[in-house]
Amino acid sequence: MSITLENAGRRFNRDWIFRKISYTFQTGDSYAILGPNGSGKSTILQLLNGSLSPSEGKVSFLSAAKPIEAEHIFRYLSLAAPYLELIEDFTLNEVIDFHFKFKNWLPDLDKGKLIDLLGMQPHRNKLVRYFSSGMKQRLKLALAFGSATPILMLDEPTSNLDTQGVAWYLNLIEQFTANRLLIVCSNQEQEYSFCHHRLHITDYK
Ligand SMILES: Nc1ncnc2c1ncn2[C@@H]1O[C@H](COP(=O)(O)OP(=O)(O)OP(=O)(O)O)[C@@H](O)[C@H]1O
Repeated sequence: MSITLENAGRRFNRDWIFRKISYTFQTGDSYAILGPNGSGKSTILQLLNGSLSPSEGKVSFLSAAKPIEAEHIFRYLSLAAPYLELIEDFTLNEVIDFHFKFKNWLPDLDKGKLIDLLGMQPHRNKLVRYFSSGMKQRLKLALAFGSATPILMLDEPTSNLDTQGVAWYLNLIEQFTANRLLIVCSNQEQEYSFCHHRLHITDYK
């Protein structure tokens, strides 16, 4: 799979957030999108996941050399982000069952294994509304990593995670990112230091 930006720019009202980005993201590689708060990291991620159109230029998606329409790209990707909400009225069991009605499991993974990976067996029947912020973040990450999609997008992946949680996240990166296209939006070195490529939004202002 690949995602290509050609002279892509986005503005809100009269303000350009970034302009003239030409860049290709390829399967099997890892990319960090970097910049300070408010610089446009989440905005570019929305262009890359088809939920926002560029104001100028082009975003194109290819799977096995075939073009994919922006409105269909969600089928190929998993996203974990602070602005994506979990369904708080569901238990952990129910959240997982619901999520995997829409996504396939990675080979060798199932609900029991995912809950083990989360270390949350005692919380299987607890409502997500009673999870701590760190538990919710772990759950969002586990759902994204555990889904069989060629693209994995992570926006601020270690927000609300403690030191142990960061180590747990880095372990997921090692276990579940081979042969996928990984994009991490961040301004914290610990969560993207392993990425092979870096795109600095401030270069495109
Ligand atoms: N729908 C919108 N309408 C107007 N302005 C917007 C909209 N979405 C984002 N912006 C503006 O675009 C700029 C970039 O926001 P964005 O959320 O992409 O930054 P970010 O780099 O992800 O920030 P952070 O690190 O704080 O999450 C900000 O100035 C923001 O206010």
